[in-house]
Amino acid sequence: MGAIGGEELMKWEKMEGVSGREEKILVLVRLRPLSEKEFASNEVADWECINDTTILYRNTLREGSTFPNAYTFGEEILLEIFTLFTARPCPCLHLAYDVIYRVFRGDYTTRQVYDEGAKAIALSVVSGINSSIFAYGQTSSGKTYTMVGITEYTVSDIFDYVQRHEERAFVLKFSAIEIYNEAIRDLLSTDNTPLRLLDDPERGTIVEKVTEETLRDWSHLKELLSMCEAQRQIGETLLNERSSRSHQIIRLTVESSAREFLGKDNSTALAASVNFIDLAGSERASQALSTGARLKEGCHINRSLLTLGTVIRKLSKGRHGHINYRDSKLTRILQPCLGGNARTAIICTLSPARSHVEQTRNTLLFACCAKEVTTKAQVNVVLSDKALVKHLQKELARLESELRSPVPASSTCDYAALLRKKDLQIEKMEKEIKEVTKQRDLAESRIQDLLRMIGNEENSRQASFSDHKMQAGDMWDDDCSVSESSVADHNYQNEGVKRFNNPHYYDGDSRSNPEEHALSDDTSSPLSIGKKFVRSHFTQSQKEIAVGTAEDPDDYCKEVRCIEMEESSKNKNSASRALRTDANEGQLALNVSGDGDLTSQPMMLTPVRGDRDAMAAGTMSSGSLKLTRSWSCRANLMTENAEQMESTPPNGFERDFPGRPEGLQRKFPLLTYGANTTSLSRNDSESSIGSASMDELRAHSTEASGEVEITSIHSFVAGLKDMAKLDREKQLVDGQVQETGLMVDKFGKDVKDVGVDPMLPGLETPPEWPLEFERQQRMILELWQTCNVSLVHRTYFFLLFKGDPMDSIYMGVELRRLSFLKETFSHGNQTVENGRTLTLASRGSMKSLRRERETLSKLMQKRFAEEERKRLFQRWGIALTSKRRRAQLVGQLWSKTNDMNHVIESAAIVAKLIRFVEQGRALKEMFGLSFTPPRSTRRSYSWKNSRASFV
Ligand SMILES: Nc1ncnc2c1ncn2[C@@H]1O[C@H](COP(=O)(O)OP(=O)(O)OP(=O)(O)O)[C@@H](O)[C@H]1O
Repeated sequence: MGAIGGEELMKWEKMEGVSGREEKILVLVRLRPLSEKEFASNEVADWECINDTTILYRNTLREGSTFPNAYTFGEEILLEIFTLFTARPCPCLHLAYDVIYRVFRGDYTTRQVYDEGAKAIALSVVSGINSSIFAYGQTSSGKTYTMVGITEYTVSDIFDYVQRHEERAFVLKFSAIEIYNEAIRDLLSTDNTPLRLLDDPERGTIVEKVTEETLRDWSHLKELLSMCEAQRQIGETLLNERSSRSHQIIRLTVESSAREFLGKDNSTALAASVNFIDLAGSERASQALSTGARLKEGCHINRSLLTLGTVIRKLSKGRHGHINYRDSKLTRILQPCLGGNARTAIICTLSPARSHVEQTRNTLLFACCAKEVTTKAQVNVVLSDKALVKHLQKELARLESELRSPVPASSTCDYAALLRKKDLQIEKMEKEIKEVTKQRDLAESRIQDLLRMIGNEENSRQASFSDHKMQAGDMWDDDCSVSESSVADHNYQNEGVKRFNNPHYYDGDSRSNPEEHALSDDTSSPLSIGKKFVRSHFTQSQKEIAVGTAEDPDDYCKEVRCIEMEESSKNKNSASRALRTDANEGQLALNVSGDGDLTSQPMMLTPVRGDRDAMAAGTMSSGSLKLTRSWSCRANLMTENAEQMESTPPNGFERDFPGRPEGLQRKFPLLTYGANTTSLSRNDSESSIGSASMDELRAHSTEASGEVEITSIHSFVAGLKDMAKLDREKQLVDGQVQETGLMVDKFGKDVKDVGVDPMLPGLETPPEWPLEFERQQRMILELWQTCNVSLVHRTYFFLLFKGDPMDSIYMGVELRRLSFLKETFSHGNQTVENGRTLTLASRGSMKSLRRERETLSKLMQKRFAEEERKRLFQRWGIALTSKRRRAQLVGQLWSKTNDMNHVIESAAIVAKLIRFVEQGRALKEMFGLSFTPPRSTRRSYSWKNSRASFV
């Protein structure tokens, strides 16, 4: 097993014998001997195993029964089940082909049951394949007796395996739960509080906060097993003195990676779990003579076993229609073992006693159905980002070179076949790339939602912003973009692990100390880093829930899944992609077709860092995959509407500029975005700006159709860039700047095209920039107010420019144009626009601002829930009884230029109203832009505090 990164992965992929292929559940039947108690009550043993595959019912008194009397398991021929005397075939059992089943007599030991049956399945776990061993049968038939042995033999063999494979570092984690009366309890904890089930989009159904212990050695295992035994619900019934009253699931997770590559970028790990499931036994109340608590337990047990039986029966007929996994906690948790990514063995235990014949038949019927159920186990490989990228690149390069190599003319057929094969392989590669992207998107989406939960919680608890330094971009509640790239990338890059095919049934709240790990010299779990992030966020959100939110995490997780499914389906570009690789650059390039605007533009699959500073500094980490569109495409799109003019100069970029030289009388574009607005439908559900749709970014004016208009971020950025470009031209003419070498602005365009702030020549960022930025920001805030600049413009600008060194370009331009405006107007000068005279107080600009406020006021009704609005009104000192409350609030926005808290909060409110985040996300998805604020360059802005209660 000790191989390396990509090669190792390929080797595992080739393990087709066990991986990714459907295989039937292995069903074993174990008949126990009559118990002493049964002997004492003169019970007769009616069942007999006549060979290793057939069990026979020998009760001649039942002659003529319509039930089958012989049950054969495991012959590689079509089985014909017949009653002993009537030789009547049993149709329900006709399909038992090609499977290896065993029937174990009463004198067989558990060791034999393990060695000859369960072992092969259970030990798959060390190869990264999930496995499960069940014991199913009526009460007192020997399930616990069997599973105790199976569990110990398996773990013992795993220990042995670990010892024999010193080249790999192993980590074994142990956890145990029981489902008692439909409540889940942690068997390693004395806390009886029921645990909750969560539907995790990545890992499937998980048990919240379950304890996970890193297994040290044999005595530790025994200790944990006795703890489980002591904690498990046991009760005395007539049929069993120590009857298990709950379903027990013991889970051992095995993670391993080659020591040679531990901690390296190209490391890979295997991670899988083996589940030992000791079900509670079905029982007849009449037989068990149970009353009271026992009766209640029996009802729960029977009900959940009935659901299990139904699920198995449906699965045995093929996976058609709805499978009712969700009808019981047991089937929810066991879903992956029943038809999912796991190898499964079910040991059906039987009592030979005549009095239990019906139950025994039911168990055999269950066994017959179960052996038709197929699962599809896969090797669960966890790759570091780098290993994954390398592997994909290598594979692509290989495919390309194969395609390029000349094919002899004589073998046209071979060539066609080869092409088909290669096409398939390319398709596979594309799927993998999509999968990687999807995983990133899922992580981002989940993090956003988690932060939203946290944000909501904080909003309700915090009364004020305590740190005005935080930028509003960090603080909106339900769309918290701060997480979008920085946090998610942190997950994928710094922590550097990706998961594949690795559903975990429950989430370990690990108490394990890695240093205690006696099985590995290397104390770090191959997976611990990857899990840590997600877990810590879940834990945090859970804590938040515990503090007081009424939100149900079940619903929450469902919601996440919905969002993600919706988003991923929306975001999937159906365009076909031809892949090419640039091995030198370490980049994958995709030509996207099918989108009219983007057809000829290369889309680069490049390693990027979520950190904007790193991007600005040009330091690209190879830590994660991220689709970014090359700027050549972006530039076209950005500038296509850049020159649209409007008549409200103060709200946008004014059209003239001081000292414009002859020959450069081109007007500055305005940011009024007439024909290039984002349409915000009155029906919120219609305006899903979050998807990367060109149409949405280019939505036309819809005022006529009763919809409101808001400047799109697309228009804003386009106008901004054009403005900067003209500013640059002007400065060049004025001789204020000299042509410099290549420099890239924050939107990725060469500086020659966009202009350089004279304060920031060349690529150097002065060390005093943070201070300078704040000074300029204050001035701009003042000037916006003085010049009646659009609130939407202020919001976009404020949220986009937060102190990044590259912001200096735009800060400078904005400052110059506003200063010019103010100066012009304050000297009583006027600027003439389309025959209209504009002044600072001109009706044009005021009217425009008023209209904008009206629009925003209307949007308040839509974007904020009633409760949120109430909180806002109170916070902004507006009486809940006063009229036109929304207008009053919007009227106050951006009015206190000296109060940074006020500014931040204003920006956050407007951002929510205009759906800044969704627009940003759409733009980002198209162009690879990041609108998240830098995390570390600015002086400690406490974003958490600032996320406070604006809703
Ligand atoms: N194969 C076997 N050989 C000898 N004794 C057995 C065997 N299987 C079970 N027994 C004995 O039968 C009794 C009942 O077994 P066990 O408790 O394992 O049943 P169970 O199916 O788990 O019952 P429940 O569902 O009520 O918990 C125990 O005393 C056990 O020792």
